[in-house]
Amino acid sequence: MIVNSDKCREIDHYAIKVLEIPSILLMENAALKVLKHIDTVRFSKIAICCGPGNNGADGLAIARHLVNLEVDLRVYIIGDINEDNKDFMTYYKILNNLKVDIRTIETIEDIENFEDDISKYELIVDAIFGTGLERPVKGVFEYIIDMINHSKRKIISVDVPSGLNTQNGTRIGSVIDPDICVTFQYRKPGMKEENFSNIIVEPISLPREAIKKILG
Ligand SMILES: NC(=O)C1=CN([C@@H]2O[C@H](COP(=O)(O)OP(=O)(O)OC[C@H]3O[C@@H](n4cnc5c(N)ncnc54)[C@H](O)[C@@H]3O)[C@@H](O)[C@H]2O)[C@@H](O)CC1
Ligand SMILES: [K+]
Repeated sequence: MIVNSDKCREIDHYAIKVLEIPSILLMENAALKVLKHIDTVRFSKIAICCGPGNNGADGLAIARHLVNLEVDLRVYIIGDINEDNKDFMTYYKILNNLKVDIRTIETIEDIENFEDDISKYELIVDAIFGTGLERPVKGVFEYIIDMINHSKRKIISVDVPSGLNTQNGTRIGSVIDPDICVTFQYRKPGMKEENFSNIIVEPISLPREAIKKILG
């Protein structure tokens, strides 16, 4: 089953608003399903790159679990922190309280350090964009995505390889080329079976009731 980003949003919305499932509960499920595919014995130096939305919040949720493991962890937040995103802010506060190494990437010099810095990590978690990407990435996001792709690090994408347009499956501009992508609940456009063997579909407890209601 392939579900585009408009339908994903409608299903999320129905589950959260009508069935009253707290979105942070879905995020915790999402984080644990990505962690299932991270071997922290093999990869003990991990950098998580978070965008400004719920995909980024998933990345922060993953960080919250990794803090309890023997992992050299750094979190990068790219773009302005949106204080209105309550789930993002919940995780952001927890990670600050736990004194996690969090760096924000806003200016050109932040980007210069980034390329050097990520070469020290073994695994990059791509939580920059998910199904909310609305236009080809530009500026800081484009630089960061290109640097991650050129970093020769192992890359795992959260839900969507950042930069892929999951409304129509197009790959215009820079797109993360991950070793694996753990996508939530169903494949999205641009993730067809035949050309993406590195996609792993993991349910995150979105109820069948919500999926049936929206997809019929
Ligand atoms: N809603 C929910 O309850 C859940 C959402 N989930 C996560 O939420 C993701 C979708 O989150 P969002 O809808 O917040 O969007 P994203 O986190 O994919 O994108 C972040 C924000 O970036 C901005 N943006 C879009 N295109 C851009 C561009 N080209 N350059 C710069 N900024 C751009 C938009 O304002 C967008 O809201 C899913 O992919 C999944 O990872 C999961 O946690 C499952 C539960
Ligand atoms: K992503």
